[in-house]
Amino acid sequence: MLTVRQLSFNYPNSRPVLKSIDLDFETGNIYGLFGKNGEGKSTLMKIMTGLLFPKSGTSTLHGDNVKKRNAESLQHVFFVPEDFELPSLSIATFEKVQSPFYPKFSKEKFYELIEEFKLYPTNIISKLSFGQKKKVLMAFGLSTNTKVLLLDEPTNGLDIPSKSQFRKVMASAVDEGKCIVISTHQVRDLHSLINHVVILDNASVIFDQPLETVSEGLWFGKASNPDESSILYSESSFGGKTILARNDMEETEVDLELLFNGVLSQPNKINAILKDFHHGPRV
Ligand SMILES: Nc1ncnc2c1ncn2[C@@H]1O[C@H](COP(=O)(O)OP(=O)(O)OP(=O)(O)O)[C@@H](O)[C@H]1O
Repeated sequence: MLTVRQLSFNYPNSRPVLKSIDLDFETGNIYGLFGKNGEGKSTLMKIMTGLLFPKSGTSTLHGDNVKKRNAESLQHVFFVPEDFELPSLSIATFEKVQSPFYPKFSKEKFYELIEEFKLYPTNIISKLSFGQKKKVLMAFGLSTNTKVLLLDEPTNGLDIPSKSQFRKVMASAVDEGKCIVISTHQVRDLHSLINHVVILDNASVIFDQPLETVSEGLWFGKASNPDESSILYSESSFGGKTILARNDMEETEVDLELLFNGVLSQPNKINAILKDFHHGPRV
């Protein structure tokens, strides 16, 4: 559905932010796009939505280069950026003005979400807090029913109850026809929400795997007397949590934060284990 091929980018007079990126985002999945601060997640999302142009390579939606900013294709994409300006309108007026751009927009769903987020149609958007504005934009994005929904650091600015509310709302938004990409450096916020992990580091994709493959190949937890050769990564600061090659061990829940730290520290070791699994990595 969304395909990125040999994509490279740098801001004027700066180091490369993205180098030869190849990625495929398919419907029916929620992707976590992870990376430390400044690793190019927002830049990649902006290129995938036609807001920035790559220096080389392509980003296509259903085979159509997004760089052309073809309205027919862009009506299938909604992007909730990390920072944004919203007009000084009531929520209801905002909905009336913006929704005609999205043919599958559901007014009913929008107002359901607005209510769930404890907002009111008469609220003037410019008078809301940053977290509340973000909720308006997320509610709108989810109601557009676009095939592709990209959310950049959606949990930034949300309080703890709102983060769980966000997970609940997102989980109910998943359907086979949708492709959702969520970028964050706060990896644990996406716990039990995503089913595919992409990690960017040093301007490259260093990890690109379905969680199914991760749980088939890796074991997460505190192991008592593990075989040294099966230890892929361990960290003392998390009470000695370890990533092991799973082999015949019981399946464990994927610890996203441990996976992220492990991949940043030992990308080759971890990718080497997973490459033998059926779903097959591209890295
Ligand atoms: N408009 C800009 N002009 C010049 N450099 C920029 C611009 N926007 C971003 N950068 C630089 O590009 C790099 C990637 O930034 P980007 O915002 O894509 O990272 P990110 O992974 O989304 O970071 P974060 O997790 O902090 O949101 C950073 O080094 C940043 O300083």
